[in-house]
Amino acid sequence: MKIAILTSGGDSAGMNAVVRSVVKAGILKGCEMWVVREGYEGLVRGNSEYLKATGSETPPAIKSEPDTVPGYPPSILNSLRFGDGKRLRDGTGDYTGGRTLKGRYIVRVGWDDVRGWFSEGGTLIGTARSAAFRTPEGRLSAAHNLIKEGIDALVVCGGDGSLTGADVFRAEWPQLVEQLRSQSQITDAQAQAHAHLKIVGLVGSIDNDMAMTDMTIGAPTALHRICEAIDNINSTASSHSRAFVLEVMGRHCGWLALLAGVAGGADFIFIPERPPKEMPWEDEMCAAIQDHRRIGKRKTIVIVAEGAIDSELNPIKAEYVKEVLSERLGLDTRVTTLGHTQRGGRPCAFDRIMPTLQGVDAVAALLESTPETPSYMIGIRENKITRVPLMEAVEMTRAVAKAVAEKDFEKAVSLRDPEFLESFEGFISTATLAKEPYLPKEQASALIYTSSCLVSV
Ligand SMILES: Nc1ncnc2c1ncn2[C@@H]1O[C@H](COP(=O)(O)OP(=O)(O)O)[C@@H](O)[C@H]1O
Ligand SMILES: O=P(O)(O)OC[C@H]1O[C@](O)(COP(=O)(O)O)[C@@H](O)[C@@H]1O
Repeated sequence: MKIAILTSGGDSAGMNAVVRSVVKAGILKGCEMWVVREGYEGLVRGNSEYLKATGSETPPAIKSEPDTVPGYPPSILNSLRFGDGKRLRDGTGDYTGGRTLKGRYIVRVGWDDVRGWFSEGGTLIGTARSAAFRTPEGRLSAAHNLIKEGIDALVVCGGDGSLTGADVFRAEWPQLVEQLRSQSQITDAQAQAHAHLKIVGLVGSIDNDMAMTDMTIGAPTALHRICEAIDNINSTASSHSRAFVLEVMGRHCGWLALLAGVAGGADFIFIPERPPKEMPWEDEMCAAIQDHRRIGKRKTIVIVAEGAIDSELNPIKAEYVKEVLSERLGLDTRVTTLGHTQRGGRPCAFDRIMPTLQGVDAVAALLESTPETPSYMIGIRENKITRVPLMEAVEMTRAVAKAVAEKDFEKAVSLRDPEFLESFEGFISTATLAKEPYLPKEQASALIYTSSCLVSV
């Protein structure tokens, strides 16, 4: 089998571990392994720019290596020795012997090419948001390019958008092949050999916004980064008795903001799935923060997810929250936008282990797949690597966005993993002064006052 892997959408820590794992696992199963550079954009462009520039369809063959190493069958050895370990890594795209990768987006790789990739941040094969792949013409070109290289199977590592794209591509594949055949862009034999596209998805996104998996690749690292940032901010906030409004990523999903609230001890959080119930929400936030200040808290941390909204779907922005805290409560307030520091950098251990295990399973899923089996998304549930139908996971993820758009926030939260609601309740119980149904406000405050020290809630 010839398997190609691409990374798409927003990059995330752990994507390189996926590529490394898929390439190595594939080679050891006797597959020929390829990477597609720059996500779907590379698939759409293929290798025709290279052909135009050099007049050659493929780069000259790589210098042959000795074909015997004790313990390795020659078939594996050939794949192991295919790469030179450098050509994808250096930004110039320099290929062995001065040949260039420029204009070549679909590239065969070997064991050496991905060595040591588990600890590298971002994605070394590049990613993109491709407008062209959203069009039928773009996807036709993508199909043509895959068939030209003889690729049978595709591994896509990306967020919900990328996996939606994968699902669209898979569903359209038979028509695309037929169109290419009827336009004589491919032969009947090619059309027959590529009648089915085997596809598998792995979820690479810091947002942890995909349904039917407990964790997405890159989310744990991003959460660690946010926690470190909160720890750093806590000390300076405490010194000055200031308030800080932290904006964290998450366009449609509040997982990062919520878990950062739990792990970092925020006073108030704003997430898209569960806006403040009271309107105007400014009153609710100010009351909560005033309560905390009243019992002696010197600092205030408010976390705002990038996509936070109120119950009328109006965006809640960090700068506005700052104004409210300054004007209504007189707090000396600063805004910190963590931005792309959350996305880049070295993956934490879990973002090396999980993608490695998922990559191995992705190859197994492709090798076991038949025209009758669905395309799978490899996820993780209760610490076990899982396979779920890609289409179902995509649909369920879309259902959350729909529920939010319809202001059905209970449904939106219920469609997230059970852990989401538990975390929300955990946040309420530990980061805010207990309110009903736990304890009436006065009792809760009294309880805290009677303890020998002031409790930092
Ligand atoms: N409905 C779709 N049809 C075809 N391609 C899509 C679709 N949605 C997303 N894609 C492709 O996936 C890419 C990445 O999606 P995006 O939502 O930007 O990131 P992410 O995968 O991180 O959520 C898009 O730029 C586009 O090429
Ligand atoms: O800077 P970019 O690439 O435009 O992306 C910003 C977005 O990417 C993310 O980090 C990840 O989102 P995706 O998983 O959809 O790519 C979002 O949290 C953020 O809104």
